[in-house]
Amino acid sequence: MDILSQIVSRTRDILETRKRELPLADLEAAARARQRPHHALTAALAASTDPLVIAEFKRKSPSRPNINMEADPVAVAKAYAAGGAAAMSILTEPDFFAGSPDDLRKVADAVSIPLLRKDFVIDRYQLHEAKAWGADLVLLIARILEPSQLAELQAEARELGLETLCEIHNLDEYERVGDTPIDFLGVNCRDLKRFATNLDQLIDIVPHLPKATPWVAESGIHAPEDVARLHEVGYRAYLVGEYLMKSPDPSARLEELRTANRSSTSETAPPS
Ligand SMILES: O=P(O)(O)OC[C@@H](O)[C@@H](O)c1c[nH]c2ccccc12
Repeated sequence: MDILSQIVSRTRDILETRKRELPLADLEAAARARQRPHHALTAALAASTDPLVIAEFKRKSPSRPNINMEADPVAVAKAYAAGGAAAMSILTEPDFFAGSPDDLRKVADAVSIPLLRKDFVIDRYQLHEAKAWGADLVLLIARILEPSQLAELQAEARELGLETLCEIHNLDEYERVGDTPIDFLGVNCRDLKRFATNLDQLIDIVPHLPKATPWVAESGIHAPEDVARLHEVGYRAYLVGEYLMKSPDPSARLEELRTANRSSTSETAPPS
C-alpha cells in the first residue's frame, strides 16, 4: 500500500472514532456556536496582484521525520501574520504529520487571517469539523476522491461558508475536477509516491490549467526566485511549509517571498 493509501485508511479509522464520540448533529451545533468571523482568501486575491503566500504549519511529514517538532502553532501563526501571510495552512492529521485539531483551534483564536484545514478530507463530517475548529478553507485532494464525491464536498463546503483549495498533481487528476466550481486550484509538485518535488512540473502544466480559477503552487518552494519564476507564468498563490518552518525568522522569509515579483523588477529599474 502506498503512503497516501495508508494515510487515507488511517483517516477512515480516526473518523469512525470521532463520529462515535461526537455525532454529526452535536458537531454541527459546535460549528454554529463558533463565533470566529470568516476570513476569505478570495478577498485577498481580489485586493492584490502580488504573490499570496499560504504559510504552512507542519511539524513533520512522511518524508521528513523532523521539520520542527518543537514549534508552537500560535507563535508561528503570529510570525506568519506579521510577515504578511495571505493565509495559513495547518496540518490537522495526527499520525503522519503530528498535527492536531487543537493546533487549528488555538491559531483560530489568535490570528485574523484565513486558515486552511490541511488534511485528507474524504467525508462531509470533516467539513463540519473544519468549521467548528475555526477554519476558513479546506483542502480537497482530487486523487483520493471520486469526481462525484469531490463535487458533493465542494457544494457542502460552500454551504458551510468554507472556501476550497482543490489539489491536483497532474492532468489525469485535473480531469477528476471536471466542472466542480472550486475556489482555488492547487498544483502539488510533490509526487506523493516518491516525495520528490519538481518545480518544472508546475511550469509545464500551465498551458492546460483553467484561466478562470486562481492557481496555487504547492511544495518545494525554497527561495524568492522560485516564487518570481512561478508568478511570471501565472500562479497567484504559493503554499510553503518546510522552508518557513525551518527558518529562525519566518516573518522575514515570508516578506521576501511575497515581494519576490517586485525585487526582480527593481533590479532592472533605472535609478530615480
Ligand atoms: O513543505 P513544502 O515542500 O513547502 O510543502 C508544503 C505543502 O505543499 C505540502 O505540505 C502539501 C501539499 N499537499 C499536501 C497534502 C497533504 C499533506 C501535505 C501537503
